[in-house]
Amino acid sequence: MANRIGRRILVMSGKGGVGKSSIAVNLAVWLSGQGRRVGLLDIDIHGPSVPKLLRLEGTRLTAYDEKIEPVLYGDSLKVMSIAFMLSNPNEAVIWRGPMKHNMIQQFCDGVAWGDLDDLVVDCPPGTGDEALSAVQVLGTVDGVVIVTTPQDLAVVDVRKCVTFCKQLSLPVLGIVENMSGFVCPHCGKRTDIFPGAGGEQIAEDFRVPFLGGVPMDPTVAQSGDAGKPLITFEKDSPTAQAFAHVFQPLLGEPKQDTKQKETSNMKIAIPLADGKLTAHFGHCGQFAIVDVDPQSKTIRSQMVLDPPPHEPGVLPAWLAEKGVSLVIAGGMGQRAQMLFADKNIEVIVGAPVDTPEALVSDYLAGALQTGDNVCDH
Ligand SMILES: Nc1ncnc2c1ncn2[C@@H]1O[C@H](COP(=O)(O)OP(=O)(O)OP(=O)(O)O)[C@@H](O)[C@H]1O
Repeated sequence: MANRIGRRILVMSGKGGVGKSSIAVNLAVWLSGQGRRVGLLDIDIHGPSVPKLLRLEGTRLTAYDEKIEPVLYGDSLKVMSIAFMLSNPNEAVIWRGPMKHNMIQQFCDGVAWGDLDDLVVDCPPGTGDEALSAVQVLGTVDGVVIVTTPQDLAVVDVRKCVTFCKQLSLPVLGIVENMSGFVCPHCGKRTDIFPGAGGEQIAEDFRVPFLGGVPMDPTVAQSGDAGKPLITFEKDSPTAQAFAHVFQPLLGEPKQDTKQKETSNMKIAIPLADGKLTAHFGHCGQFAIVDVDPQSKTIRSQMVLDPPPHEPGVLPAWLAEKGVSLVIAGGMGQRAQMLFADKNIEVIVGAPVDTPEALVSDYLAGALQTGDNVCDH
């Protein structure tokens, strides 16, 4: 029977040890507790912790009709992890890229998931090959949950995750701030351990939703060690409630980036030569900046500006300053696209040579035709 999977939700983090697996496991168990048919896929090849967190270590896999049967946790949660494939759980996985890709492919396509409402994927930390393989193999990703801790240093890692998602057009469902302050088990007083802007500020800066915080709580680690997710293990505790609060928005339709929700005002920039879009973004003489109302799908005004001298990073900063949130371009190099993503400016490449009015009208009508990224050098 072919797998039919409703939503594929990736749980990512910019670096290791921030509680990504704990969030993924509790999310899957919580969704399952809401009556949904859920699968939990652990592709953290170098540190698969899902079996331990659910006390499923040592489970032997079975196969039927050339498909691997997922392991059942409770009545209905279906689980698959690289750890089930290792004869020795202490074994280090030393595989080259293609082997990892094949393994992830096997997990996604070769597992008899059946009908699922949600597949929660616990990714390896970082934005490297494994995460990329997961996205490629899954085909469709309905949303990404990014887990971080509150300190300033984490901003860099979150930026990488958000940039990764934007480059691959993956909707960011939101940021979770784990280990968000320590609540004293004796007096209940909350102490912030990490100085820094915090997940909420980071989410605002990157214009993605903030899902909420989960405090640093020794029972999270204890429940993990006991193989019982906190969300059911101590379901009335403030920390379990914090988990539920974070997960609640993920129950319905995936949240869109807040940037996409800002619909009352939008500025679109188009690199110009002779009054029309130029394919050579890096050498354009002028920019059209078109102010639109996306709700009524109308152009409010348009101006043409001379950009500052072209240096890496200058144009994204200049356009961000002008309030631009979308660039429609012909060709643009990867590096420039990264720099725009850093400024939360979306880029559409491969647009045809045409006037700004025509391009923006097509964009607003959902009819903008794009081809190849013509000068991706
Ligand atoms: N909110 C929390 N309070 C206390 N301990 C926590 C919390 N969240 C996670 N932990 C503990 O931190 C450790 C790392 O958590 P976890 O394995 O979920 O992180 P990870 O980001 O998936 O790590 P990895 O990089 O290994 O994939 C575990 O021992 C876990 O029990």
